[in-house]
Amino acid sequence: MAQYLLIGVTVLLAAAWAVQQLFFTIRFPSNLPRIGGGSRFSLRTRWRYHTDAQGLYKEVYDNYSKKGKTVLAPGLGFRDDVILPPNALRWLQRQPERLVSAIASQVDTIQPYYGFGHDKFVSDPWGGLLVKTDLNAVLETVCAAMNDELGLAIASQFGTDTEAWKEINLMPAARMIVAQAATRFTLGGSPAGRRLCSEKAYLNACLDNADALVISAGLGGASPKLLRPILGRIGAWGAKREIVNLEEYFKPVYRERMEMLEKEATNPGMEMPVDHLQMMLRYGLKERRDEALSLRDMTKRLCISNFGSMHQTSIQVVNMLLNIIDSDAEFDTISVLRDEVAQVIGSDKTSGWNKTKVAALTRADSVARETLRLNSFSSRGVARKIMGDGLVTEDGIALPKGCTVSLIAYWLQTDGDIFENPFKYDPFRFSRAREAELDEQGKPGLPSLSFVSTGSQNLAFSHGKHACPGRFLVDFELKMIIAYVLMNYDLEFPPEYNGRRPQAHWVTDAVFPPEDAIIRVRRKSSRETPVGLLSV
Ligand code: HEM
Repeated sequence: MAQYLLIGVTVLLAAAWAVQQLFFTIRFPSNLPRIGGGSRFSLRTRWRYHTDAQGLYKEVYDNYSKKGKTVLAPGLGFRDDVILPPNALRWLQRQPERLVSAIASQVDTIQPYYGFGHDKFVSDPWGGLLVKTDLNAVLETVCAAMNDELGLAIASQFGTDTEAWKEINLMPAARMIVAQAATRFTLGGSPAGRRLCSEKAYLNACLDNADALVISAGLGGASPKLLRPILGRIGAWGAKREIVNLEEYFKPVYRERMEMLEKEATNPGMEMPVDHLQMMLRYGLKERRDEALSLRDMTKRLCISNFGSMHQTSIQVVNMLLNIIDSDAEFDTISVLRDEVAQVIGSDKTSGWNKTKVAALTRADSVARETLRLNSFSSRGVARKIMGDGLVTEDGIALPKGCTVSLIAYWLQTDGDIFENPFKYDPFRFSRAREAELDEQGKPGLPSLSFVSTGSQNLAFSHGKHACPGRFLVDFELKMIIAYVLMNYDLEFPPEYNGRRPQAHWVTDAVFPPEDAIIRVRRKSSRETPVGLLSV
C-alpha cells in the first residue's frame, strides 16, 4: 500500500513539475547571465537568496550592476528576478506603462487575490492615487491634526515621569505611535473616527492586519504558480480574519460618514472632515459606486491605506531614533537637532508647522535621509513587471513578458565610490553638503539631497511617476517626531548596549529593524522644555 502511495505521490510531483515548467515558467534569453553561472540556478544559489540575500546581492552589484550589465538572480521561492544596472534607470523610466508596469509588480508582490478576494484592491489603486492628487494638496491642514495626535501618542508610549528613566521596547512603541498618527489623517476628521485614533484595540487590529498582509504576500509570492491557489489561501487566512475584525471597528465611522454625505447633499457648504477616508468616499461614490456603498470593500481599501501609512513609516521611526542615539557621542546629534528645532519652530509659537518650516529643518532632514540610505526596509528598488515581449535593454537583453525587473538599492546606497565611509551612519552627511552650497537667499542648496528627493542614489521611495506619494507626509511626520521626542525627552541606550544600536537583520531581501531594541527615556521638566508649542 505504502509503495503505491509513494509511486502516486512521485508521479503527481513529476506531473506538477512538468506543468509548472511548461506553462508557468518564464523563458529567459540565453545572453542573460545568471548569478552563479550555468543555465539554471543551483539549489545552493536559490537557498542563498533566502539565507544570505545581502551577500548574494553584493556579488550581483559588484560583478554586474556596477559594470552596467543586466543579470538574473533568484528571488522569493521559485521566482527569478532580472536585476538592472543603475545606468538603466533612465531607460526604464522612459518605457510606457503598457510595457513596464509598477502596479502589476505590486499585484505580484502583494497577491491581493488571496488576502482581499480580488486583485482590484491593488490593480485599481484609486485610494492610493488620492494621496497624490488630493491629500498632498491639504498637507498642512492634515499634518497640523497629525501633530496633535503625535504628541498624545508619544506621551502615552514614553510616559510623563520627569524623575525616573523608563525603558521602552522601541518597535511596539513606534508602531503604536505611527498607527495613532496615521489614523488621525486616515479617518480622524469626524467624531467616531477621532475616537478610534487612541483606541488601542483598533490600532492593534490595524497593525495585526498589516503583519498578516506581509505573511499572505510572502507565502503567496513564494509558492510556485501551480500551487498558489492552495498555498496562497493558507497564507491569506490570517489577513482575511483581520479584515473581518477591523470591519467591526470601522462600521460606526463608515455609517457616520455616509450620513454626513447625505446631509451635505441637502445642505451644501456644511463643514466636512478633511482626511483620507473622506476623500476616498467622495471619489468612490462618484467613480466606484459599488465599492463605496460596500462596507466590506471600503474596509479592504482602509487596510491598503493603513498598510501604506503604517508599515514602512514605523520601521523608519525605529531605525531613525536608534541612529540618533547611536551617533550622539560622536556627532552631538541630539543637541544639534534640538538647536535646529528651537531655531526653526521655537520662535513662532502661534502658527505651528508648515511646509517652509519643514523644509528649513535641514539637519533633521539629513538624519532621516541617512537612515533610509542605510536602513531601508526594501533592499531593491523600482520593481516593474514587463507586460509584453519585445523590450530590449540597453545592454541587449530581450526581456520576456511576465518577468520582473528591479535595481539593487542597498548596495547602490552604500557604494564606497559614491559615499565616503559608506557604512557609517553620519547624521549630517547630507546637511553638511547642502549647507556648503547656499542658494541665492542664503538657504541650504542642493535640494536633490533632501529627504523627499528621489534618484538613482536614493531609491527607498522608488523614483519617477510611481515614486511614493506618501513621502511628503512622512517628511512632516518624521520631523514632528524628532521635534516632539527630542524637545520633551532625554534619551539613552541601556548600559549593556555600550552606546551602540542593535543592528537590523535581513529576511530574504527585506531588512527588518531589531524587534527587541530597548531605549531609555525620561520626560524633561516643563522648565527645561523651551518650546511650549511642542508639549502636550
Ligand atoms: C518611510 C515610509 C515609506 C516608504 C519607505 C515608502 C516607500 C514606497 C515605495 C518603495 C513605493 C513603491 C513605488 C514604486 O513602485 O515605484 C511606495 C508606493 C506608494 N506609497 Fe509609500 N512609502 C512610505 C510611506 C507611505 C505613506 C505614509 C503613504 C500614505 C500616506 C504611502 C503611500 C504610497 C502609495 C499610495 C504608493 C503607490 C504609488 C504609485 O503606485 O503610484 N507611502 N511607497
